[in-house]
Amino acid sequence: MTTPTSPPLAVRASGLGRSFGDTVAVAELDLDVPRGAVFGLLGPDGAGKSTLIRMLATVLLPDTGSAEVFGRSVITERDAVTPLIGYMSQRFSLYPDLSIAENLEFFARVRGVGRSERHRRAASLLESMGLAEFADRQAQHLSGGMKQKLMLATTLMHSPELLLLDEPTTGVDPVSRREFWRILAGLHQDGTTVIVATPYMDEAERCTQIAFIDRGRIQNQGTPAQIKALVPGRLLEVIAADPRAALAALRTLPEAASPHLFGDVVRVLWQQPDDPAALLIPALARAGVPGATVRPAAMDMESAFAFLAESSAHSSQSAGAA
Ligand SMILES: Nc1ncnc2c1ncn2[C@@H]1O[C@H](COP(=O)(O)OP(=O)(O)OP(=O)(O)O)[C@@H](O)[C@H]1O
Repeated sequence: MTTPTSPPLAVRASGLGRSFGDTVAVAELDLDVPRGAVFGLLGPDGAGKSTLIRMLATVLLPDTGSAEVFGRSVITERDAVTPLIGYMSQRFSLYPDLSIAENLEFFARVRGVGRSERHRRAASLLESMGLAEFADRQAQHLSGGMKQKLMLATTLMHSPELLLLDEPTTGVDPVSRREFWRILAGLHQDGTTVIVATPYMDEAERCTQIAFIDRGRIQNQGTPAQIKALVPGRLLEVIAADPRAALAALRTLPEAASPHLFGDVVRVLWQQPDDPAALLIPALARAGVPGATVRPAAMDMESAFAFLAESSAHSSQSAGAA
């Protein structure tokens, strides 16, 4: 029940599960997504993000549990759910020989959008996405970034209240990704709820909430700040003339957790009470990386993700060994 202190939910899933043969893709997952959220799904490849999104999009039936979108069941009320959602799958494709305007027209017709509303909506989306001057260009002649924007526009033609986006910007250049997220920010401001699976940590930072999924389960959930605060210890940057050699050396040091390259420095998590420089600099010199320096860095999502993925993998190994 909704109370004045609990915002109404866009999505509620309870015990939701789906297997493919022996592979458990989503495992009795519980999920609440507040209305108006930009909710990011993060997790390693094969974690179950696409399967979860497909079930919420009513294109895949769960084996167990239930899920509701704005209170309507994705299992027993699919016809009521589909008008409420816009789903952009990883395999979403446009008609290459149709123009931008014709693609919008086609997808809106399929969704049953009336003629005058189709024209009004197409004009407004083309304008807001900076596609108006290309309306007559065939989809096959668009850049990757423009194609993604057009796919999003077709998904929005029937004015869905919930957008389900499965890695919508994978393979798109950074400028187009930023532009795509500017559009999402506008939709968020207008009250649209967005659930987006993303492999990009800068995109995760832009979400109002994120869930870290592994092996079909939500391992952690919260705001980006809350997720970063889960990581114990401090984040350090190691600056060395040869960052790759420094990375290789740091990987052999148990005290330096989750080492990864960040630009031309190596970031590590430091969970020890001792002074990191006193241990790291001599250890790097012994490994053939002399003259390194160490400085503190603000915790970032990339490091938090690396830490959560490693701890999730360790806990599954210990569970398997038990
Ligand atoms: N149609 C299918 N048939 C068989 N196995 C499947 C099918 N769909 C997904 N799986 C398996 O279920 C697991 C979860 O896959 P899913 O695609 O949901 O993960 P994901 O987190 O979206 O990863 P990715 O980003 O790599 O797509 C994987 O082991 C995958 O191989």
